[in-house]
Amino acid sequence: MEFQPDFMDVNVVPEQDVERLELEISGLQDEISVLKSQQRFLDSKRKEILNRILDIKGSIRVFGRVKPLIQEKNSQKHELVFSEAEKITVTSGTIKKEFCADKVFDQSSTQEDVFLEVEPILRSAIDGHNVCIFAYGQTGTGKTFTMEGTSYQPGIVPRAIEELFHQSSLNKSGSLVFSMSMLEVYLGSLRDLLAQKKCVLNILAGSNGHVEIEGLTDVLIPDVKLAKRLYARGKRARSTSWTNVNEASSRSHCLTRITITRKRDSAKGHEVVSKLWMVDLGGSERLLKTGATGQTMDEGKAINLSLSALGDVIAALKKKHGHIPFRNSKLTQLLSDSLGNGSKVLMIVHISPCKDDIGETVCSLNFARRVRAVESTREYLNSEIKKQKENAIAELNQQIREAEEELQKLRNQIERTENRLLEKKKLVEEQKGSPTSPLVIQHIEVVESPKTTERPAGKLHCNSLPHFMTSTACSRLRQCSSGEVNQRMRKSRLGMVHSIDVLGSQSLSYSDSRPKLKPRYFKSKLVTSETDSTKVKDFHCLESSENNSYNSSDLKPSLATRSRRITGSYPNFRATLYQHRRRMSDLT
Ligand SMILES: Nc1ncnc2c1ncn2[C@@H]1O[C@H](COP(=O)(O)OP(=O)(O)OP(=O)(O)O)[C@@H](O)[C@H]1O
Repeated sequence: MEFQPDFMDVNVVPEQDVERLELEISGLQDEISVLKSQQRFLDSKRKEILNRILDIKGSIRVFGRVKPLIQEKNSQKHELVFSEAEKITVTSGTIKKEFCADKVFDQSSTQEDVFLEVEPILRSAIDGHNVCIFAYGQTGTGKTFTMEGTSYQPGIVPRAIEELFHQSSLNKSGSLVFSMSMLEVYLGSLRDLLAQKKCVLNILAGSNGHVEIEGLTDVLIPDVKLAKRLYARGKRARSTSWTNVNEASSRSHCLTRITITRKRDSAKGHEVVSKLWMVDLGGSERLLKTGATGQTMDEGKAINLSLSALGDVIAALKKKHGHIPFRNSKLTQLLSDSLGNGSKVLMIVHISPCKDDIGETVCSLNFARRVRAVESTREYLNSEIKKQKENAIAELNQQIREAEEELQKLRNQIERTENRLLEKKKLVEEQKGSPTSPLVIQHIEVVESPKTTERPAGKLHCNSLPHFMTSTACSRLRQCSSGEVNQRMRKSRLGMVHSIDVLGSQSLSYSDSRPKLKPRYFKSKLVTSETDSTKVKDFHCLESSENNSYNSSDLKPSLATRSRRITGSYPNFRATLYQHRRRMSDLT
């Protein structure tokens, strides 16, 4: 029977097959570009619907959150505040006051409940709108709890970071880039919370209303881990102090900014940049109650002044006044491009249910009413309008769900097609003889690494072989005598020029020896022996001794495996590999 080593079954495809593959590649590329334009269309439709939902809900919304009665001795106290889905009622003696909010989180609500309502606004930030989320309220009512949370009950900021990266991972084209800054407004001046050294920050406003903060540290955040580490660093740098009301009271407004850059059309290089501000405001407080004196009193005054300026700005925006008093405080100057003009604002007003805090609670709810800029009771009573709004939102939500499902299907289809494209490209590369496949590279290392044993680790030196791998006069003679076998091989492999060149000079003794050259062993030995020539000697001795224990019929399956792995159509490499192997057989 004619001897035909399995490693001759190389996957070399005739030229017309390469052409066919290239045609398929161009077809797949066209398919991907059609799918991507469908994706863009659906995505803009989804954005439009989301924007309509947020417009119906209101681009400035006010939520209420009632702090649970923790460690309160008198459980009667909380009866003063009664909360419903969209209404908070405060009763004190004969006085009864009602306040309406867009949503009320009662004492039993969790961080998840809060985030669920915040999430759509984050999508809006990814879509290119500037977004501000504020936590407002009296000292100790849970603003920091809502924004930061704890490690077991993370708040809005850590959840938002995760959500942004989650959304980015869905968008496999990697067109979303995030960066993070943190600063505080303390006693009317700005302080960079991520800077190593103290530095001066200036607010610069462009003619288009765009705000830049000169000197502010802005760190690119490639992943959730780094973003959370930075956030933790910023939190530690924040100014806090002890007050009568809160052991670690925040004495400033803490602002976390995530800048989202989205490549709208990578071909044209258009970018959409939006800002997501998450602001833990300083506590609104009556200075007497907090026992503030000196510095703490100044801090309290500064906080109250800027809170009042913020209330004025939001109320003016809500009422669509011509003049918006942004310049009245540093806080409002900073946020001037993120409060009006298509921006989305969410204010979470925190209140305490305790009797002792009734004065602050009423003040906070008055603030909420002012920024909502609507006659709460009247709106609440108009259930007809409310119902219409709810129906419209439910319908739009359904449309969003459908668009998102479609988008997911498209994403999967794009991914599948891109994988197919990659496979075809790889095939073409292999057929054309490009040494880019990892397998081929691995073998190049294997063959050449003996040379590296004399050199510093980590360096590969091509085109030179160690002495023991070069042919001897005796082996060259033997090579000639094996000409007959080579001839038969040549006939059986017409058209596969490189393979035949290699195989043509194989001797039978070589092919017997090959199966034991297990790639795994082969590689590990040589990789670990880069600087140790004795190990290389071990290596080829082992090869030689193992050769003796096999006959050619045992070897076929592994030969096939081996041959498939070396058909990387890289002729020089194959010739080199051949020389090396033949020398191995010479040693037996
Ligand atoms: N909803 C809540 N569930 C559980 N614990 C809460 C909640 N709200 C607040 N707390 C707890 O109450 C305490 C005070 O809350 P926090 O520090 O968040 O108040 P604050 O409004 O940020 O105060 P300040 O303005 O002084 O910084 C914290 O120990 C916090 O964990």
